[in-house]
Amino acid sequence: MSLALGSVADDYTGASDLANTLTKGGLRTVQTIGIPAADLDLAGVDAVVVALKSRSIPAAEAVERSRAADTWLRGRGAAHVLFKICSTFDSTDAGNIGPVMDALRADAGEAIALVTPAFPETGRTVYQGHLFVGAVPLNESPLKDHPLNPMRDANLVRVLARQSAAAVGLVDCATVARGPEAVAARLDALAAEGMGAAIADAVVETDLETLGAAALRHRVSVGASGLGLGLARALVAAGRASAPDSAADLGAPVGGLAACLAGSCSQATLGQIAAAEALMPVRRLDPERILAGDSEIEAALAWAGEHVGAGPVLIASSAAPETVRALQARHGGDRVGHALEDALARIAEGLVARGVRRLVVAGGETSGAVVDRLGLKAFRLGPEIAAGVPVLRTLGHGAAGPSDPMLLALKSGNFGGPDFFSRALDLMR
Ligand SMILES: Nc1ncnc2c1ncn2[C@@H]1O[C@H](COP(=O)(O)OP(=O)(O)OP(=O)(O)O)[C@@H](O)[C@H]1O
Ligand SMILES: O=C(O)[C@@H](O)C(=O)CO
Repeated sequence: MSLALGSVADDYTGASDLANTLTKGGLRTVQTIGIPAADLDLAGVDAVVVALKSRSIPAAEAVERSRAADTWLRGRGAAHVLFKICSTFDSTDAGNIGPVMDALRADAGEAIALVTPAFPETGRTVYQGHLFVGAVPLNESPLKDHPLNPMRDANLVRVLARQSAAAVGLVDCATVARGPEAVAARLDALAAEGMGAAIADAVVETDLETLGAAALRHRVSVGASGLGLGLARALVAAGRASAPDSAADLGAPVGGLAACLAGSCSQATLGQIAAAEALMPVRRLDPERILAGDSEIEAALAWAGEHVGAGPVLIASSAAPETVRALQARHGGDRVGHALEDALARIAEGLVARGVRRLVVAGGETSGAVVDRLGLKAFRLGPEIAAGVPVLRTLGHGAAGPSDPMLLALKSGNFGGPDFFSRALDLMR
């Protein structure tokens, strides 16, 4: 088996977003949690997305884990590796996009890396190096209030330059409009000027096709699902991957009980929880009680035990920005974040022990904590629930999870419409 494409993703929901896009683009794709075990069957697979939980950890650790995943993918024949980052460029001045990019680029022996978080399908576009979320610049979007990495600067050339050891240039939209040759020439020119990275503009899907074709001439690129789409289409066009008939296949129904967990505090997720309240029992966790001990987890599980036999339930720690800020001011952001992620992961474990086999999780860090706690190792791709969110079916089974298969939906905080939870559950049979 030789992979047409490899990807190192900096969180689990982002990885499933990319795996979904690659599948839609015609690549038979598997998502793994970390570097897979040697016995994972990858026969006939075009692309592997190795999901890491490296977005919000110390930069040196993110670099080490990303390099190890990259080495594994290269060892399976991947000539090009996409470092999958968030379409809202979630990071801080300490990293981790810049440091990981620098390391992967150096390992690949490349002078420059093309970088674009554009994903027009979900409203992320890049113009003159500035990232827009819908109609507003990144720093005016709800991402300015993100609990872990508030994004307060929309100029990605500047943002990336603060994180990278390399100078950062721009491939502007006029160049992108002239096609892959023009982009490649611009990258060469920037590299000759000593730049180690270039933010590329992209506003519509055809821009991403151009960027994908240009990026494939190099061994490494950095981007969100939009760039993944461009790379997938370029690989299929070049006959280097299967073809667009590789539809997602969910396999036989798994049955079992169903539940939803939310740790994302994004505006989208808050709206989805409010909408779910009309459709299923919803329990809102009390963060103060979680920080104080185990009783809130036990109470949530006892509550779930009373309701989940009759239909899906939703348990959420999510809160509005003012509430989040107040809690963080009292207890420290890291402590609160980790405690709530851990609580939701333990609740997931308890739910699975009570027979839940269909689980929807909202939030990247939250999903990471849940999937790790359940010991799940790899997924194949099912149908798309909303842009960037597929149904996942476990491949093999987890150390702590059940021996029978599970269906999961790992939702990036900002993705999905108001009816996301019910839509997901409708598709997860
Ligand atoms: N009530 C709360 N107060 C403070 N922090 C919270 C609260 N509820 C959840 N959190 C924390 O906020 C963080 C949310 O991050 P998470 O990655 O899960 O969601 P997201 O950032 O919206 O999603 P994504 O990374 O996919 O965009 C987690 O660390 C979570 O534990
Ligand atoms: O790119 C995105 O927006 C998502 O896949 C993600 O990574 C959000 O955490």
